[in-house]
Amino acid sequence: MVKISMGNILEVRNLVKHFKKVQAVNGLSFSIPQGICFGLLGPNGAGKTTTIEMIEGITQPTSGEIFYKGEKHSDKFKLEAGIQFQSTALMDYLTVREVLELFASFYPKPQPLDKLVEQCSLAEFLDQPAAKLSGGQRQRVLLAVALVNDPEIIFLDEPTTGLDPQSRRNFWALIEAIKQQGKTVVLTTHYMDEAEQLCDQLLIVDRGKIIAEGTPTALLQEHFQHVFVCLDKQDIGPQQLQHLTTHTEQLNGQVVIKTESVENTLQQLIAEGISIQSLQVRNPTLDDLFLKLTGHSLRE
Ligand SMILES: Nc1ncnc2c1ncn2[C@@H]1O[C@H](COP(=O)(O)OP(=O)(O)OP(=O)(O)O)[C@@H](O)[C@H]1O
Repeated sequence: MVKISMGNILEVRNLVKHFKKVQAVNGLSFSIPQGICFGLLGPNGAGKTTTIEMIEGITQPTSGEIFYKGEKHSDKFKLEAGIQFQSTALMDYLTVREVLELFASFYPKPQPLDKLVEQCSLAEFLDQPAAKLSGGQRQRVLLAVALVNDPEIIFLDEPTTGLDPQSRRNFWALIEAIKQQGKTVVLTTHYMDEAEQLCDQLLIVDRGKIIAEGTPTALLQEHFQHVFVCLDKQDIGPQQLQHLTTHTEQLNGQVVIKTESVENTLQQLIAEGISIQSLQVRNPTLDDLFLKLTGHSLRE
């Protein structure tokens, strides 16, 4: 008998998926507490989608176990989970209202249409052909489809990829509202600002294995004791750069100085006669963490 912690809605044990030549997922174990936004992050090909699809029951694991509310192969899961798909072919033929009515007909207790329309801000294009929508509108419809059964746990696989900044922020507000209702959200994303904004806990994977896990704040504290002091490259001559005792690197036209003491660095810069006109000080972000852990940026 496997012991499952009470507060976890989902537990994954030693999950493995091998395709013919590829070991996509290599023994992942993690748990997701009820009511949080859980972020699954990793570079391209890390195994995120494969992991999510095994949990959703779309892909059969090679080995490992998945427990939903403590039960394996739970019948409840199908009724209580909402999945936001990347697209649905039905959208090519139906209006938004028809898409929602069709999906609602699959469940015994669907949410009322008005509630979905309000929740996902669909009123202005409810009777339009779904094929004619903008990217942001389309994502809202796909979110509404995922919410049709009033799910307890909702899976969003890169929901804002390709959206403009304003649509992304609007979408974040919808996800925040879903979290407020106490629902558990499982999110994969390529955007670190999105993870920082929405996720309570992160699991970072690479080559099918966990490379870090924790809250965004704890992960940043664990991996960074320094801040970054940034200057325009043209403000520092090569000689002056050599004289600096702190660790420096050059990135996107900037000299980036890693330091545990901004004060000492400032004193050094001034002593070297370096102009601090362009100086910026910034804290490490999840992007920096990702670069440190995987050797490449998430957006590469
Ligand atoms: N059906 C399949 N057949 C063979 N290999 C597959 C299949 N699906 C995924 N893979 C491989 O498994 C690995 C993990 O893929 P997966 O799509 O899970 O990664 P991901 O982290 O979601 O990547 P991305 O961020 O690019 O979506 C990749 O090497 C991929 O090529």
